[in-house]
Amino acid sequence: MHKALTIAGSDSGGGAGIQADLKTFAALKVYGTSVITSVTAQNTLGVQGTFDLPPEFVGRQLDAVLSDIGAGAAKTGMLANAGIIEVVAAKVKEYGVKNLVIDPVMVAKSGDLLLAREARQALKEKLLPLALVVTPNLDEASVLAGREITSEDEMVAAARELHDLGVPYVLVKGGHLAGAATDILFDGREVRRFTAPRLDNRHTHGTGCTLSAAIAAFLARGLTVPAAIAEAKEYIHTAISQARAVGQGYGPVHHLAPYYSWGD
Ligand SMILES: Nc1ncnc2c1ncn2[C@@H]1O[C@H](COP(=O)(O)OP(=O)(O)OP(=O)(O)O)[C@@H](O)[C@H]1O
Ligand SMILES: Cc1ncc(CO)c(N)n1
Repeated sequence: MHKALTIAGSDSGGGAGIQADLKTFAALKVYGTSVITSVTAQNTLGVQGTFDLPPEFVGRQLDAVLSDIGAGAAKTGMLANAGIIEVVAAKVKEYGVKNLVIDPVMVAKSGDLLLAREARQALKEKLLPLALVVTPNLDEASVLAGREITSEDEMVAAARELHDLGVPYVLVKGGHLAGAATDILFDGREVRRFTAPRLDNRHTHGTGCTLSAAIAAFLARGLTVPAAIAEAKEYIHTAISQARAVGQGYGPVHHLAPYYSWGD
């Protein structure tokens, strides 16, 4: 059986975070486990509150999952603060977690902070070097690169820079640019573009979470990184296009189970 782990925050509205990740894993027929970093009171309109778990208890959840069940791939989402980043980095090393996808979540679409500002450096220095893939959006790429990233050329330059920090595959997501939804992958040698037509609807809450969870699911299934990204891109595009209105704000995407009928 293929297994994937998500280390992320809970979204009570069911559209992003742990809930999006587990729905994605299930749709892609991968057994999902979850380590919760923070509980958010959240809906399609925004984040009404966050309650971060003690880092020690995040560590205990990681021990519980990794000492028994294991994971063929893992992803991180909302990590809340530097204490949680440190314990996640330590446990990833201790258990030799492979195929780690880091979605460097910082701010929700609604503008609410999901990672303390002072923890950004810890994310860059302690966790990024352990990643196989990192998936920043334009804002996160800007923070990590230390300058505004607003065009496809700048996305390529930022991907090269983040690769130099020691991440083998950097995927800079262009979901927030106008025009086609183009994400740029740099693997240290070549630049690849993953493009899909832009969908003009409001069902885009949790798109980043879903994309990184789908990449982890396909890595757990044994695909190469570029193949996993290509499949994940198709999954998120279909999930946005098939979504129906939920709530009054930016609604969730639709998780299609079973998306793949791969027998096992
Ligand atoms: N309107 C859209 N139409 C098609 N694809 C989209 C659209 N918006 C985002 N995407 C795709 O969805 C994926 C997530 O990208 P995005 O840049 O929105 O991430 P994000 O900002 O981290 O998401 P979020 O913070 O809302 O979870 C990317 O592959 C992107 O190209
Ligand atoms: C819990 C959580 N994680 C990630 C995001 C980013 O979409 C969000 N809004 N909420």
